[in-house]
Amino acid sequence: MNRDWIATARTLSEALPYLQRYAGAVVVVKFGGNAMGDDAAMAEFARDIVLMRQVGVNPVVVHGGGPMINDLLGKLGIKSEFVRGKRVTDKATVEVVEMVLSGLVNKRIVQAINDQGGRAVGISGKDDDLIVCEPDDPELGFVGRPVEMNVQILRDLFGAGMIPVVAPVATGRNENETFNVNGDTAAGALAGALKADRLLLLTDVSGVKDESGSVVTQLSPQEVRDLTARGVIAGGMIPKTETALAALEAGVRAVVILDGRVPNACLLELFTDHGAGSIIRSTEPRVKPRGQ
Ligand SMILES: Nc1ncnc2c1ncn2[C@@H]1O[C@H](COP(=O)(O)OP(=O)(O)O)[C@@H](O)[C@H]1O
Ligand SMILES: CC(=O)N[C@@H](CCC(=O)OP(=O)(O)O)C(=O)O
Repeated sequence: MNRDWIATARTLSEALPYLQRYAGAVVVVKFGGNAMGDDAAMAEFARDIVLMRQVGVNPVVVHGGGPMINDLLGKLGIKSEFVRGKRVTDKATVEVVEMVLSGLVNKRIVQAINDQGGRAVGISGKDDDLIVCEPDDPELGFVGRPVEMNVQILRDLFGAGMIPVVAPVATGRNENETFNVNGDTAAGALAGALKADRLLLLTDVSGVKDESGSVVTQLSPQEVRDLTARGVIAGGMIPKTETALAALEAGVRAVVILDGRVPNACLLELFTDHGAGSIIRSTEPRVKPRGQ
């Protein structure tokens, strides 16, 4: 008998307890711009999401698209800078952000999922007032801090067998306001409002690294705070870990930061003994060994 077939059958068999555990679960997946890669990688990600839905998980994809925003801003000659991992966003920038995120990036993911046989629907935080924001910090301009989440639209989409794909662009309390929301922040806010079973933050590193550059496979909120205070967690990792702590506080069971460029990263994390990346959680007992 071919060894590969035997290994495949064993992997499927090993997945049973996880398939049972996650049936009906809500899993919010943040797909970062740096994790997206080429069309083949996008198709592979889409396939994982469709498989999740097929086995009874309710996935919500919240995407980023920072590098794609940078490209268009560059072509338009608009300068852009980041403060603590968030883009300083003036009026011209927020228009480009909405165009790129709600348009190009959102529809690329929707199409990729549908091409794999899923039923994806692309929305932004503006649709049905899904994410209502207040200004995050005057220094950042039109960057939003989510203050109200109306997640019924997501539940309606789950009920209809659809996969929501959410662009992190939000509305405000006043008429005609548009806010740029960091993708991790948006994903965390939605995961918290849904009390999701898992929040997976897909990025371009294999997890949260310590001073020596090794990935820390399990972290408590206090360990995250210590690494941040020591400056080991920096740049784009700051919104991710801040999001993770806020999401746990809001009732998400666990947050995993993992490398979206690894083939089948989501499946590896959810449905195998192996796990992937760095898991951050408060008190939940360890349910499976975590290797690298
Ligand atoms: N302690 C750390 N561990 C891992 N990555 C870190 C750490 N501190 C800073 N980073 C940086 O954070 C980046 C991930 O954030 P970001 O580029 O915003 O990702 P994404 O576009 O996927 O949201 C990594 O590529 C890495 O350069
Ligand atoms: C406020 C803020 O920084 N918004 C982000 C939104 C996109 C994003 O989060 O993209 P990644 O996940 O690919 O980094 C931005 O303007 O780049």
